Amino acid sequence: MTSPRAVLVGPPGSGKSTVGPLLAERLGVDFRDADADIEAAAGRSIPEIFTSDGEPAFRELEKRAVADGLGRYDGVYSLGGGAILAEETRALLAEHTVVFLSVSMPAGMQRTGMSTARPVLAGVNPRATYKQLLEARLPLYRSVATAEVDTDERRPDEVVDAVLAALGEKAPVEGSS
Ligand SMILES: Nc1ncnc2c1ncn2[C@@H]1O[C@H](COP(=O)(O)OP(=O)(O)OP(=O)(O)O)[C@@H](O)[C@H]1O
Ligand SMILES: O=C(O)C1=C[C@@H](O)[C@@H](O)[C@H](O)C1
Ligand SMILES: [Mg+2]
Repeated sequence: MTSPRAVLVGPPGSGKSTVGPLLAERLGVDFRDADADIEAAAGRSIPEIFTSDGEPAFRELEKRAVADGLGRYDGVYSLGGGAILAEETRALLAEHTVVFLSVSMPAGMQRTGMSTARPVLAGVNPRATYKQLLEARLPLYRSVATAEVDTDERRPDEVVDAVLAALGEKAPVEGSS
């Protein structure tokens, strides 16, 4: 059965969409992002889906997209920040190599900034929302993770190095092959 080389999970701003393509390049495999797949299939952006259909409808689309991706992709696969909220998804992830990219509240807040691209952080107090989100999800990220990499003090390329080390993969040497 096909399985991604690595599935990336973590909160908004942990760097799944940034680190994923770099990791895929280093491993010489394809990169897929569940959020991008959902947007392509729906023909709408995630904020549009949240606004017009609501979060539960988005989570249903996400559950189906991730189940499909886990069975089909063989490269690096980044999930949306809330994909692990679904019990079915967590059960599927038990069969896969999953890397939890962790980030602290200050670093995560700084990276997500005032962007409107993340409807789960919209509202009057994004700091409190982000803190609650981290606290509620931390045990869930950890429950599915094969490896955990702290991204706070690492640049994206350093996160890739740490992920490769955690997976026991040696990075291909530049210029070889
Ligand atoms: N290790 C890092 N150091 C500094 N900045 C980073 C790091 N990783 C990501 N960033 C920056 O943080 C922002 C958010 O990163 P990214 O979109 O990859 O997060 P994400 O985990 O995919 O979030 P989401 O769950 O919302 O999709 C981007 O501007 C990115 O450039
Ligand atoms: O953390 C979350 O719940 C989300 C993160 C993004 O990746 C998107 O999947 C969406 O904005 C929801
Ligand atoms: Mg992302």
